[in-house]
Amino acid sequence: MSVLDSIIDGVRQDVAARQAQCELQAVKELARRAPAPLDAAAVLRGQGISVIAEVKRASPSRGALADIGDPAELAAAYADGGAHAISVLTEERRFHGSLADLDAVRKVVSVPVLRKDFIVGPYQIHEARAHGADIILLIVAALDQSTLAALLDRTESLGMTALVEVHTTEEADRALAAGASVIGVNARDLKTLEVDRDNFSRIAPGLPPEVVKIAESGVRGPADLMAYAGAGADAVLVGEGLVTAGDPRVMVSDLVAAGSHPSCPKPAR
Ligand SMILES: O=C(O)c1ccccc1NCC(=O)[C@H](O)[C@H](O)COP(=O)(O)O
Repeated sequence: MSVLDSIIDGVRQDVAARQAQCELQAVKELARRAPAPLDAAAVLRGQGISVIAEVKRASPSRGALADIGDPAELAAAYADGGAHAISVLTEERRFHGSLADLDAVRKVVSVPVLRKDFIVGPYQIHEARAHGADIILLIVAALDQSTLAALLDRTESLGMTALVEVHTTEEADRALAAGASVIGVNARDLKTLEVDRDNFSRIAPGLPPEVVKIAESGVRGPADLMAYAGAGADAVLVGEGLVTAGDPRVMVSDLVAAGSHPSCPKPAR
């Protein structure tokens, strides 16, 4: 079984357990009562290269990454450093995240928040909204085409933004066919877990200019951000580099400064 399949197997079991505790109608009601979502696409498309800073405790490729302690403190440091959005990994088994982490982060930051998980059905989307997320991740490799399109519609019907993640040009075509307007190209191969930053420059130039393009994975410093910017990124998503940095606030601030420097290329629309 592939890493992705085994993660999704666990996610399905965890979702079923949560749904047995709190049924869909109740989660929908909580989502309806949550404060309105922020327009994350507008933020990410803004001036300069946006930085999405990730709260990432562990990963299948690296095991435990950092003793994050209180995720609210880390997210506050990211926001203080100028992060344009915060990503919170909520998958429990392999990334050691939780919805409690999402709650803690949502309470302390006013920028858009991404629920980063392996979304397989509408329940998790309403759950994300109920917990204050503005963005959710939809991984093309994990979804058949009709489910992808249906989950994208569901996300947008709640006023949220779907970050649709692709790894190949074929997946990018599927994302566009489903109606994605924010596409993330992940440099991490989900089969080998190897990171190849050139994946972005192979795929992103083929995307329409109006699509918001996010380079995911492999940013270890400003030079990586600049390289992604040169290949057409509107934003970068950074996890491991930040949680293992001596001072995450300073590293975010260095990335934001590099991404807003006049010499930093930004896709023309
Ligand atoms: O990080 C992993 O090992 C991983 C394995 C399998 C599926 C997804 C995985 N990561 C999720 C991500 O996409 C990253 O957390 C995100 O792009 C940040 O990457 P990085 O800056 O390289 O930590």
